[in-house]
Amino acid sequence: MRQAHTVEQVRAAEAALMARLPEGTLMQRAAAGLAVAVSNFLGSTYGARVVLLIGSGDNGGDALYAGARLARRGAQVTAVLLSPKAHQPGLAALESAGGRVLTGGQAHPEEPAHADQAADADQEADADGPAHADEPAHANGSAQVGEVERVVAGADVVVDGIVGIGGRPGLRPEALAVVRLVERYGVPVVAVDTPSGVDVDTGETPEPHVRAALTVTFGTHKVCHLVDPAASACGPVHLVDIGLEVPPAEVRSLQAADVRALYPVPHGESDKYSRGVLGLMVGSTQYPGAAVIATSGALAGPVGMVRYVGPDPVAHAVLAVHPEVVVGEGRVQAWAVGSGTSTGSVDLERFHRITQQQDVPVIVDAGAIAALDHDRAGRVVITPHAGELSQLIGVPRDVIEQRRLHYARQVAEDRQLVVLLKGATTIVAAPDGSVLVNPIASPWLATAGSGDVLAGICGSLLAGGLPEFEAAAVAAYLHAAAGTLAASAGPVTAMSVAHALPEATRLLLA
Ligand SMILES: NC(=O)C1=CN([C@@H]2O[C@H](COP(=O)(O)OP(=O)(O)OC[C@H]3O[C@@H](n4cnc5c(N)ncnc54)[C@H](O)[C@@H]3O)[C@@H](O)[C@H]2O)[C@@H](O)CC1
Ligand SMILES: [K+]
Repeated sequence: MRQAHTVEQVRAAEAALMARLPEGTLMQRAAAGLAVAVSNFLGSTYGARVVLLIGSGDNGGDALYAGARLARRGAQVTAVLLSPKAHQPGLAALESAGGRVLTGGQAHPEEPAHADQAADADQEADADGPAHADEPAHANGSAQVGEVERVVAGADVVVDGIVGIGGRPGLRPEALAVVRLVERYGVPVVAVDTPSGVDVDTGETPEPHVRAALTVTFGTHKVCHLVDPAASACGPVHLVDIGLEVPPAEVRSLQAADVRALYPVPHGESDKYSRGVLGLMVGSTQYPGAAVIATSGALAGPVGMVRYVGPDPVAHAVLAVHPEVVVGEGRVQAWAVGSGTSTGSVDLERFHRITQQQDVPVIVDAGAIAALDHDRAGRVVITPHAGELSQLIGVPRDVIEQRRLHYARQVAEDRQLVVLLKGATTIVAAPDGSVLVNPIASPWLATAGSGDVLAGICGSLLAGGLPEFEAAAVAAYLHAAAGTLAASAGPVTAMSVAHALPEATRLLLA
């Protein structure tokens, strides 16, 4: 299980560990891991041109010490100071290893992006004065702007040590100016702990931020590493063990071993009923294919039998492809409803009867999501994309896209159901605040009918006995794994994703 902790949890764990270790030990561990990761990223360290972007705190300290290690291994390291204050021992270490130091940023500190950051900058300047004010090479910032651009333009890698877990969203103007230069010259960025400017605890990116090719983090993952849109700004995330002991996290991500442990594998005594029967009320005369696709997804899961209920022409289409399906209502262990329907084409009478059965879990997709009674308590998973969630709660889609974790959690808690919010990273939120994020979706999965496969496999896992939260998360995982497998052969269709599910499952369970 991958765990993503909050800043508060990380700070508490760090404080407990630091109390037992000599001062500076954790930063040295972090810097050593960072230097190795940057080295590996570069391929060859000797002669490599490394630019460090340095903010006022320990995040910059990590970058400076790592820079010193790289300089000792032959890299040409230049630190660009973006704050009047910088980690002094780190700076000294870099300089004694032969690194250069420049003062960066075109914007003047009197033009802050946020009033509170301006206050912060002033306080820092008041408290500590400009770093190395006695040395002209560090003090005369504006004279060095051209040099900063030259160094950035020629860099092999930029190490983002502007802010880490102490940062607020956004970049100050002087940092933003250099980050824009880095983007203009297309230099890859290795972010220290977090890409600076993202909201670490929510994964939101309301302000400009760094986009990294690799993020090197310490002790544990942070929420921004798993939750979009920030997760997409991290690149791959490399975790350096610094010995932190962390409590259980609320935001987590299933790994292959977790999915393997959860998957309801049939045993010797199983028959089609004990493996679970899934009722599918999906598809419509407008979208009959959705019923065929959802059935394919369901049959590729652990379920022993599928019952289909819906319009006759759709039932015939399902039977033509899946003769093993039984048409008509009967006893089931779970329902999947709504895929391939618009709000107007849902059989509301049957839908409400189904969702009133408190003991049978239901996955509610597409057009049926809006038809869900607000006060229906019970075992429900809804599987909206941001647009469908927007319709349900009346919040604009782009606002939901920006605050995916927040809205998934809020709806799960308000309505006491499990929310599977689809997207490049899928968020599964439980009413108690627990979240499982699935970060490995292939962009190929953004194809018509893909959601129908997901509903089918999710229903199948529910009928197979997994609780709603786990069923939704395992479904998202397998769906993404099948999508990746199918896409290895090129563009995918929803049916090819469904057809790849048994192989993806076999590989996982092997
Ligand atoms: N505490 C520890 O034991 C360890 C911390 N480590 C590093 O220390 C980092 C945390 O260091 P700090 O607590 O000093 O905080 P940061 O270095 O993340 O931030 C420093 C300061 O930047 C200012 N700031 C806030 N938002 C800003 C913004 N948007 N733009 C510019 N400046 C902004 C604030 O004054 C803040 O205190 C971690 O992310 C990690 O890199 C590692 O060395 C591992 C050990
Ligand atoms: K950073």
